[in-house]
Amino acid sequence: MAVLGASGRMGRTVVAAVEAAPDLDLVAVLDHGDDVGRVGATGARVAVDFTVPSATEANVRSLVAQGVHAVVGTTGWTPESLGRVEADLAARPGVGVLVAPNFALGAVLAMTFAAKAARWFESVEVVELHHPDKVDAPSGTARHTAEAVARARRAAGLGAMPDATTTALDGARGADVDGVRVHAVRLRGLVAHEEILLGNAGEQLTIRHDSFDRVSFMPGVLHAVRTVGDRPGLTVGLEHYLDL
Ligand SMILES: NC(=O)C1=CN([C@@H]2O[C@H](COP(=O)(O)OP(=O)(O)OC[C@H]3O[C@@H](n4cnc5c(N)ncnc54)[C@H](O)[C@@H]3O)[C@@H](O)[C@H]2O)C=CC1
Ligand SMILES: O=C(O)C1=N[C@H](C(=O)O)C[C@H](O)C1
Repeated sequence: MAVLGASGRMGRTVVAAVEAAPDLDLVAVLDHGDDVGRVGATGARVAVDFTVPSATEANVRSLVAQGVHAVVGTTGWTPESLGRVEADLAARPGVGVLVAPNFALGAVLAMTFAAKAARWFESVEVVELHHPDKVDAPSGTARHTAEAVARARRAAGLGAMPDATTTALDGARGADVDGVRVHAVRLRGLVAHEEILLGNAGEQLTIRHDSFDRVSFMPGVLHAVRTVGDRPGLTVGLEHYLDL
């Protein structure tokens, strides 16, 4: 297998996890400036991409063109960029691509629980908290969470959430993701954390997940590496690989 973004925080952790896995063979490590077009020639069947939002789509499309399965943790995907990968995959029927905003099993469960709970609460807001070296906000996980909450609310026939705000400083109410407010905190010392706050009159449910160390993402990454070849086409979200 191959790792793209191998010099980065996640890439280094993935390289160590793959080297420690007796059933996986690391044949290529690439970072900025290396030619992704050579991955197939190294014999890699699967490539993991933890790079940057501006590079990941081109990387994945090149991998698909080479017939290499892709496990993608990089954030910044849009419906349009996912659509282009899906179109490429139509011409490569055996190839699998997983784009997952979070590989930590607890984070995936937290998102799933939040979506399940969402229809029973009048208000839902998402707070994500990360290290200050993160380049994108809100996090891919928070966007994915908010979208799942919004889908669940729509399916239950719920309308807009109560919010009497008429005067606010720019940003004070966070970003609007599909009608769900998402707040991003950047703080030295943090790794990756998320809270989903669900409120009703007289009660609150808080669902919180903390990644204290990047090793938390590795069981999900390795599970995806081992199974992406059995799941052709595009999958968005690790929850689909966990039968959640
Ligand atoms: N899905 C998940 O579970 C997780 C996702 N992430 C996401 O993964 C991405 C990377 O995060 P970090 O490792 O913290 O960032 P980082 O900045 O430490 O690493 C990114 C690496 O990609 C390299 N790079 C840039 N352009 C490249 C290209 N065209 N080809 C190959 N390598 C290239 C950089 O030189 C750098 O070494 C971010 O989008 C982050 O949000 C981070 C943690 C968990
Ligand atoms: O940049 C990070 O660190 C993380 N990025 C992902 C995201 O944007 O959701 C996953 C995790 O939160 C860590």
